[in-house]
Amino acid sequence: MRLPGSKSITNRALLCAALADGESTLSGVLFADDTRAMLGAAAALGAQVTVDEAAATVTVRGADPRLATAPVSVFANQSGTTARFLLPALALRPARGVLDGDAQLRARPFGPLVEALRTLGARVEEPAEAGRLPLAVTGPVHGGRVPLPGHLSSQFLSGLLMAGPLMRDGLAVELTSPLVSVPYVTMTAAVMAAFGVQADGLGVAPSRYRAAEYAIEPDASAASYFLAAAAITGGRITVAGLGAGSLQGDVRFADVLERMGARVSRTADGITVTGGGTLRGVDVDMADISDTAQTLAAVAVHADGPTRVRGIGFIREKETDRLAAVVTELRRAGIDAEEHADGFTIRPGRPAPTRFDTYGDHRMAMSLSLLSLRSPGIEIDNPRCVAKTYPGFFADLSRVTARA
Ligand SMILES: O=C(O)C1=C[C@@H](OP(=O)(O)O)[C@@H](O)[C@H](O)C1
Ligand SMILES: C=C(OP(=O)(O)O)C(=O)O
Repeated sequence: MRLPGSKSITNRALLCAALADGESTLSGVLFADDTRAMLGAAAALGAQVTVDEAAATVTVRGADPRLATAPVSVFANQSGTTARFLLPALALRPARGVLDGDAQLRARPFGPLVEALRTLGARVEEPAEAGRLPLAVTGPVHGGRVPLPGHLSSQFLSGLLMAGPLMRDGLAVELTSPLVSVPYVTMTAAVMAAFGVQADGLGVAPSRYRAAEYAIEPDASAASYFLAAAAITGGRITVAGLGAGSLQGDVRFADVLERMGARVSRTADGITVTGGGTLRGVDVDMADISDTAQTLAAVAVHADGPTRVRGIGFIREKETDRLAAVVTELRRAGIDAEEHADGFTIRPGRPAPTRFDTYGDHRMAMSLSLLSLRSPGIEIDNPRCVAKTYPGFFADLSRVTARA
């Protein structure tokens, strides 16, 4: 199968194109709540955006935010990437920009970004709670050196880096704690390079983005559900468009399935997973690929021994506390699951018929639905929350599994 475009790459490419000189064309664009939020943000930055959803393309004529004069207001809905990438871009504008989101995003942390933007010269108002949305930012930031913690989210660093070339003094970030989700920062530098700006993972010199024709890869985090489905059912699936050169760290979820005993083959264009035989439990650090931790929890239920996941304490600050959520829900189905400060342990078992709560988290819905492939009576409450990144998920899952 070919999955919809990567959320993470779509939202980076939309922002770089919105800040670029000239007209860019993006293909393979994801259309989901998170990328619609970024489409709105690009327009608020002054870009002219033309959408062809049927063709999965967007053309963007960029604008220089440093020339802005009018106040703007942006609603990021539930999208962490939109909000964390946009705030530094709003801080390039010598006018006031207000950023808000829905209740789920209002509960997520922004403090490190607020502090960093103040250090870089912006005025940031926190009308509600310190370090939470809504926030109002007035620039322009001058740039320069800035300390930043890395242990909560890599999105703060990615957002600062993307705005960095338009800062007078460029940007040099000094991490004050170890960085999580590292492959996403590598991805940021790669997308910036495609739009003509060279950045390393911590800094960038003053320069301008150039318009580009840019093809977006399919979403590797979304692919994890289908690769897992093959492992769980003993079936086989090929996900196209995710070859060895993928910009997405989450393609490495296939390595974890391989360690568990699934057969994995990789070509220049895709990944094939063939299940069958016994799945072994694993002990794995997922700090680089944490969006696939809940997927792994669903696979772990079907293994022959315990699975221990480490390194992901920070996923308590995502759409919900994902460690508590996945452990609570699996226990409700009678599975032996244990929460740790930095992850969880899942012991194999037979899930009882259960209506799962998703806590409004798209990845809870998509991951727990995999249990239905081997067990009857699995129901997902509020399934529409998948629209955050993958509106067609349930249709695609039933299409693929019906073929088996
Ligand atoms: O930069 C990105 O595109 C993302 C980074 C990760 O977040 P954190 O850096 O907060 O872990 C990931 O969970 C999110 O889905 C997308
Ligand atoms: C954490 C996620 O999204 P974001 O941080 O971009 O809202 C996700 O998609 O799992």
